[in-house]
Amino acid sequence: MTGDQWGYGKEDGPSAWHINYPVALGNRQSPIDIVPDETTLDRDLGPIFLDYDSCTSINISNNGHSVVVEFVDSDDRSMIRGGPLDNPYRLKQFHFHWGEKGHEGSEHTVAGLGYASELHLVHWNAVKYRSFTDAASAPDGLAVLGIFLETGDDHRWLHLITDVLFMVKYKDSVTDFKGFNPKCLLPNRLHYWTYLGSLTTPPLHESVTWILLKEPIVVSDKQLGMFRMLLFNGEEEDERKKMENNFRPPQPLNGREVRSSN
Ligand SMILES: COc1ccc(N[C@H](NS(N)(=O)=O)Oc2ccccc2)cc1OC
Ligand SMILES: [Zn+2]
Repeated sequence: MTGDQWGYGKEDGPSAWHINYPVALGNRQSPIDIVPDETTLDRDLGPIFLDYDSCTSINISNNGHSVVVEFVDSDDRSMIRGGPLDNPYRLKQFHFHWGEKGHEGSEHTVAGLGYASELHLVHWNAVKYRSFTDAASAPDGLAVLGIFLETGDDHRWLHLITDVLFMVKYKDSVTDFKGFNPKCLLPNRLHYWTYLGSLTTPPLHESVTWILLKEPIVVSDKQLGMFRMLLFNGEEEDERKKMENNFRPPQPLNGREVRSSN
């Protein structure tokens, strides 16, 4: 299995990733189940600040694993700082994980319960590292902001993304996506849990400071259903595989502390 030959199916899914990525069996893997009563309230944990400048989004693409919005990361216009972070981190991309109709689809769970979907905003430490690639394999290289999605009313801004999903139906399709400010996808309150973990997809690098917002955002079943029109496969492939259930199940906590902001 060279390169990107992992997936979420029976043969190439999370239970097989350790064959090509032995770190899958490491001691700081993600996602995890968050048990709120077992987290540590840390009064020294300050608020997080999200300074997202809308003119840094570039494109939206289907990478065969999820739908990804990429950002300019050659300057400090779109940053996350504060909270558990010692440096400001640059926004690189965001993507989603989701389930199949009416079932769970988030990666992290809370007291054993999953949400319908989970949004990940991936940032890297450009103060200490020269590139995303260098940062991605450093223990303090990445910061991923996780936001849970639950179903209910339409989300007033998510249509900006779902309206263009038809353009990136197939793996390796990409289209321009400029002027999008991910601030419109944040919930009202930024209270969070934080712990040290990993990327939840290969290469599964143990380089992520996870910051998970406690308050989910609300999207409609209809909007979430639009994500399921995406396909895992490329246009040239015969087999049509609906993109859904692209989430890794919770991994062993291995004694890690999960801290809670107030
Ligand atoms: C910019 O380069 C990368 C960025 C991110 C990740 N992995 C990321 N891990 S996660 N779920 O912990 O954020 O997962 C996906 C899942 C679907 C789409 C894109 C990312 C991997 C990257 O290069 C290998
Ligand atoms: Zn992710």
